[in-house]
Amino acid sequence: MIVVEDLHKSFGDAYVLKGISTTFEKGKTNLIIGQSGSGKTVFLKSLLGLFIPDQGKIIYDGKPYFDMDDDEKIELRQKMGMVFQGSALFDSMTVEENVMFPLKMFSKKPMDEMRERADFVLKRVNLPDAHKKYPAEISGGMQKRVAIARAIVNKPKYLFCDEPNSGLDPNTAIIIDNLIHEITREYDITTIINTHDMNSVMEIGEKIVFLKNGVKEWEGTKDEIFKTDNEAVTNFVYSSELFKKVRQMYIEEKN
Ligand SMILES: Nc1ncnc2c1ncn2[C@@H]1O[C@H](COP(=O)(O)OP(=O)(O)OP(=O)(O)O)[C@@H](O)[C@H]1O
Repeated sequence: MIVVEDLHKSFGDAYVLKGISTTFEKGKTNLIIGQSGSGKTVFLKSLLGLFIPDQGKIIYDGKPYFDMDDDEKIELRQKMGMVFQGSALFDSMTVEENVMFPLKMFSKKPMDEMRERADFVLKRVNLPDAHKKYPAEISGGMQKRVAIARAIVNKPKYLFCDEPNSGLDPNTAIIIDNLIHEITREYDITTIINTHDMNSVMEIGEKIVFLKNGVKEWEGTKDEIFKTDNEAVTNFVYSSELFKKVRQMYIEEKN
């Protein structure tokens, strides 16, 4: 679980995060949504320890980041998995080498154990036969699966995903969303996903945090987002005619 208390972050005169407080529970897919420039990436990078907040607390399973010594911060970093936008695989490495990379960086396990673990996670993301292929030889959806396998190979407690569906067709995007959701539950991970994809919100939004101009404007579940009267949320989420109709039908069905 990650608890955020009154988080502030500025860059010079640009006041980006203006006192965000929220909780991300483990075993759940937590989504951060909001317009371009609302502060989602700065928030995610702050949770990853890549930006140091000016004020506020981030508490990882009971331990505030600022109370950790250097060794504890290194240990925390090793418990974090990351799926970057566009997969960010190493082109010159095979799929198996990509997945083994964090193990080689952070563990002193013998080679055959590392291979075994890479094999296990590749099977878990339904890629049993791609070990010796290079990223350029597989599809975008498969690359995303490799990125997920690499992110979970070190058994992370926290999984951060930045726009995991960018560049994928809608069907593949839903498969990837569901894979992240299943893995989150199965391994009891605290997963936080930065997304623009409204399908993801409706499919896997167990907790949704809506940012507007660096402030948490709204938070709730995918069911609550259908019912909310918050105008900023409805204008953002239901900007298309299709989503407006879906919302109307949902409300009528529930009444
Ligand atoms: N390193 C930085 N230095 C200065 N300003 C920054 C830095 N990173 C982000 N910002 C500013 O913070 C604001 C929020 O940016 P951020 O990237 O978090 O938005 P976002 O919600 O993730 O947008 P998008 O959906 O387009 O990725 C922007 O005005 C941006 O210019």
